[in-house]
Amino acid sequence: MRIALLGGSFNPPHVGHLMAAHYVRATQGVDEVWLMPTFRHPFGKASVAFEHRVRMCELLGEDTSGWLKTSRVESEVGKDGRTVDTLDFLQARHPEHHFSLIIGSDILKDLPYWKDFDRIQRLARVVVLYRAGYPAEGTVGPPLAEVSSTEIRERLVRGEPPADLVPAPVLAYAREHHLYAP
Ligand SMILES: Nc1ncnc2c1ncn2[C@@H]1O[C@H](COP(=O)(O)OP(=O)(O)OP(=O)(O)O)[C@@H](O)[C@H]1O
Ligand SMILES: O=C(O)c1ccc[n+]([C@@H]2O[C@H](COP(=O)([O-])O)[C@@H](O)[C@H]2O)c1
Repeated sequence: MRIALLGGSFNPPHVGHLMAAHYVRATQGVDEVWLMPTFRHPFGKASVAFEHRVRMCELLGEDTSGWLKTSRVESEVGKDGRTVDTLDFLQARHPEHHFSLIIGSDILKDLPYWKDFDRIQRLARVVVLYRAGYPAEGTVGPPLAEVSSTEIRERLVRGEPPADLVPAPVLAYAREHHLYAP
């Protein structure tokens, strides 16, 4: 199968991630999209517990026919969360699959600090989505939603429910577990 990997903190997942996954599934010739929550973020970005983010990603994908999955692979690689190591691990585990790596255009500025990005490009097809607000050369498709997890966390802390930016089951989970309460 052809699998597109969308890695991220997903702290929490939002409609921008959902639209990105749908866009990739619709246009990039892939059979499945796998959300890959970070376990150890390479740059030390802090997030709520891995299991909560996995569960919220699962809820994000629950209305699809099964093509949008959530992978716990980042917790199994056993290294420091670098994507090149995750790709090596996945290719060894699933030699039958072809992997693409999806990133948003906001991340382009960070690529010089990634481990072995040249090698990543040899291991997987890299697709850069146009995240609204981050125009760049080489992106694919129209600008996608202007929404970020940061904005959602800020709204939750201010007591302004971001029901327009987060699918209802994800928001209900975050509330039930008091994940971003002030
Ligand atoms: N609105 C969006 N449109 C397109 N791509 C997005 C969007 N939001 C996130 N992405 C991409 O999804 C991946 C994971 O993003 P991440 O989980 O860090 O979300 P985020 O909203 O950027 O979070 P934060 O605000 O906490 O930094 C990254 O490749 C990112 O570029
Ligand atoms: O491999 C690296 O060196 C590397 C450095 C920073 C981030 N990443 C990956 O980039 C993806 C998006 O991260 P973020 O910061 O937007 O949540 C996520 O899958 C991270 O593991 C990867």
